[in-house]
Amino acid sequence: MKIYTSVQMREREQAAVDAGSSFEQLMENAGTAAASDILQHFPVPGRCLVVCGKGNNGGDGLVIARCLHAQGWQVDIVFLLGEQLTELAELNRQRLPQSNKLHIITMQQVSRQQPYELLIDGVFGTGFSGQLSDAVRQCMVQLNAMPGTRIALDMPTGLNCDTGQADADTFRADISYAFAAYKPAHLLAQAKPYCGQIVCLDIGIE
Ligand SMILES: NC(=O)C1=CN([C@@H]2O[C@H](COP(=O)(O)OP(=O)(O)OC[C@H]3O[C@@H](n4cnc5c(N)ncnc54)[C@H](O)[C@@H]3O)[C@@H](O)[C@H]2O)[C@@H](O)CC1
Ligand SMILES: [K+]
Repeated sequence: MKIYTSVQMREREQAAVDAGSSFEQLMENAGTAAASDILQHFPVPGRCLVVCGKGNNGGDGLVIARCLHAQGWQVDIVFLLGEQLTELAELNRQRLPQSNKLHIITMQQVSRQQPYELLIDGVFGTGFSGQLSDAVRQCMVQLNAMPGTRIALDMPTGLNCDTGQADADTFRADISYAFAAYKPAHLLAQAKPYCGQIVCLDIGIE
């Protein structure tokens, strides 16, 4: 079992790029690996909400949004922290299709939608430290109260991947996809209620 801290993840990511991969490819690998596992468990297209932050965790979410849409899912996307994204996340935003089955909405609009089968958290991953802002905390409270299967990308938002320190309103995932390796927090007893089932996915990083 591989366990990498956030710093080790960045080092391993750089090593994969030095060996011939690219940051873009690693994000694509992460998103498509998660989407493929999701589609195995949920083969019938339904409705999915993807909540993205500004970082690469959100970029993974955007790859998944594209993959699920391509398989017939109705996808709603929220940019919780505004639309000034990292370069890679922006690239994947531009790859989203124009479609009446894919909408950019706000969290205020979410409550007015029909229920979602899947709620995907791409707000913060290994880049998170410190405290949740009020806006993110409110969003997590809302998501945690909604019906549907909750899926965390890499880490549930609110959980520090290195220390396991968790905000009381951390996203409560049913499934967490750990990209490339488990992070220290995935293995701590205190983090269990937030991570749900943890699935480690190969994304082309040693
Ligand atoms: N490192 C790797 O090898 C890979 C990373 N990927 C994804 O990228 C994620 C990491 O992406 P990023 O480094 O862009 O970071 P995140 O997307 O986790 O977070 C975004 C940014 O939020 C800011 N932030 C941190 N704490 C905050 C707080 N308390 N309040 C407000 N803002 C805060 C930081 O500036 C951080 O860069 C991983 O979890 C994973 O999902 C994958 O796409 C592919 C491979
Ligand atoms: K997340």
